[in-house]
Amino acid sequence: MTEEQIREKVKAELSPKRFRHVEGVVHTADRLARIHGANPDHARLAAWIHDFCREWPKEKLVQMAKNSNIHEMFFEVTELLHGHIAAAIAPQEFGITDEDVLNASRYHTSGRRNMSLLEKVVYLADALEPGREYPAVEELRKVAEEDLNMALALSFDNTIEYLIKRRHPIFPLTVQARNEIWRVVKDGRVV
Ligand SMILES: Nc1ncnc2c1ncn2[C@@H]1O[C@H](COP(=O)(O)OP(=O)(O)O)[C@@H](O)[C@H]1O
Repeated sequence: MTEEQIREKVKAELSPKRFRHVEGVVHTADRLARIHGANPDHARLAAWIHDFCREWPKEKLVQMAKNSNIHEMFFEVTELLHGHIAAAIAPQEFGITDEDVLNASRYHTSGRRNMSLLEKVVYLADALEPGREYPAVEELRKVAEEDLNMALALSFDNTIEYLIKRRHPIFPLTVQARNEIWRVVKDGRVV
């Protein structure tokens, strides 16, 4: 499928507001990929598909997850399932089979340890696209242009603080990802 065909298919699946968000993520993912040396074509593809299933009913996502070999840990927080289901159906729906692209969709909401460059780009693009509005977002946008790992560490902290304030569960992969990336940032290591 061409990128334009994927765009039209995604557009048909989402509310106008959510589709504008996706367009923002595509734009930001493309830009961050170019700055940091990731593949911009792959970044845009992952960004196009990441929220394809975002408006599906929870019951449908859970049912599909049960049929798709998705680890039951991801059922703990059902808001995390849509990226995994999008990745599971992407080969058939869009002809996308690149594992890195599919993982960027799978982990775009939670993050995980040892994220690839592409996964980091798409995670941050989702958090920082022009339609996002929260107190730290302007500062995070600036940091993301210069230091992807620092932006990721700050973004995990921001999400975790947000979830704690709302008495919401924190997905364990996010805590693991947060602990690891701060170690990387403090050691000055490049991963
Ligand atoms: N790491 C996490 N652990 C648990 N819940 C989370 C986590 N990240 C996000 N959520 C929940 O998922 C919801 C959707 O998050 P959001 O970042 O808007 O995802 P997306 O861009 O994939 O739609 C949030 O409102 C929050 O309730």
